[in-house]
Amino acid sequence: MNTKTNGFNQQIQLAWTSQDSLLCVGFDPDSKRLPQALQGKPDGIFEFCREIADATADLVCCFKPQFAYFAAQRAEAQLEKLIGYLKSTYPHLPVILDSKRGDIGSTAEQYAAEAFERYGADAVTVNPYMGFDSIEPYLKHQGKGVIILCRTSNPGGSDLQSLNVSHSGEPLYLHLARMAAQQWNATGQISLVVGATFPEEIAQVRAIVGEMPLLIPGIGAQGGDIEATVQAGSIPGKQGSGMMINSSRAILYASSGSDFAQAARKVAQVTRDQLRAAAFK
Ligand SMILES: O=C(O)c1cc(=O)[nH]c(=O)n1[C@@H]1O[C@H](COP(=O)(O)O)[C@@H](O)[C@H]1O
Repeated sequence: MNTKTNGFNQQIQLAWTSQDSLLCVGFDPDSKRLPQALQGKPDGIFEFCREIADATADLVCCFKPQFAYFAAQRAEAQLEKLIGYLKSTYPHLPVILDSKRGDIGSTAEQYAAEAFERYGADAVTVNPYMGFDSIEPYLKHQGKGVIILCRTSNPGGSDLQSLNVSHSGEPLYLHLARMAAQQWNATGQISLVVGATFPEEIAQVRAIVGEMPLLIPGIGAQGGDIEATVQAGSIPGKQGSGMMINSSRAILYASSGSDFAQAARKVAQVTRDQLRAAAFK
């Protein structure tokens, strides 16, 4: 693997150091759960996310807006505005666009342009089911991060990801981790998604991928164990390193009242501190 630092990889390493935080705050703005004063307001989704970002920016290593929550509400312009705001106000914090794209090369080129050129994201989540030629177009955007689903946090993730691959006998998610680390990552742009709800699997993936960054959703609303996650996902010999650990709903909807941003900050701070404490266990 080419270990030379690149855009996203370097940004996240710097953010881990300067912020001393493993926490990624996810923006999953559900219109039905916004505080009343923002519901139906023309820029209400943007305002909601901006206030949460301002209240938590000193506590996180990165932000992760979820594409579907914006698109379903015809709020792509607000997503664009949000990422623009985050990049100009917090240039030291990478922004991951979570759109879980995956398609043939020519279409993937358009999805890559969407994520990196239209929205200006630093990294994007990608579904690897269609293979390497569906991932290559993202890698052509030098320095941008490509975060591939490996062992997802949802219960049904095991339906396919845990099936044994016949020629190696290992489960598909480990086969994928090996391919991603050893064959696909010549440019050093790749990271993997592993769910906090499956710490044993996180540890198996970590053992294969060395120092590759891991995006780990599943704490908070999905109930993943913080301590077990940090133990499993850390780079060997560097406890509390190499992870972007995402929480969305538990932080966004800590309060449905006008104090939503302060309440989000409180939960984010407790979560950041629990992640820090787990690194010293
Ligand atoms: O790629 C992701 O971000 C992702 C992968 C995965 O395996 N599980 C998972 O929950 N996610 C995303 O992470 C976020 C989790 O949200 P909360 O469960 O509210 O913390 C959502 O935006 C999911 O779409």
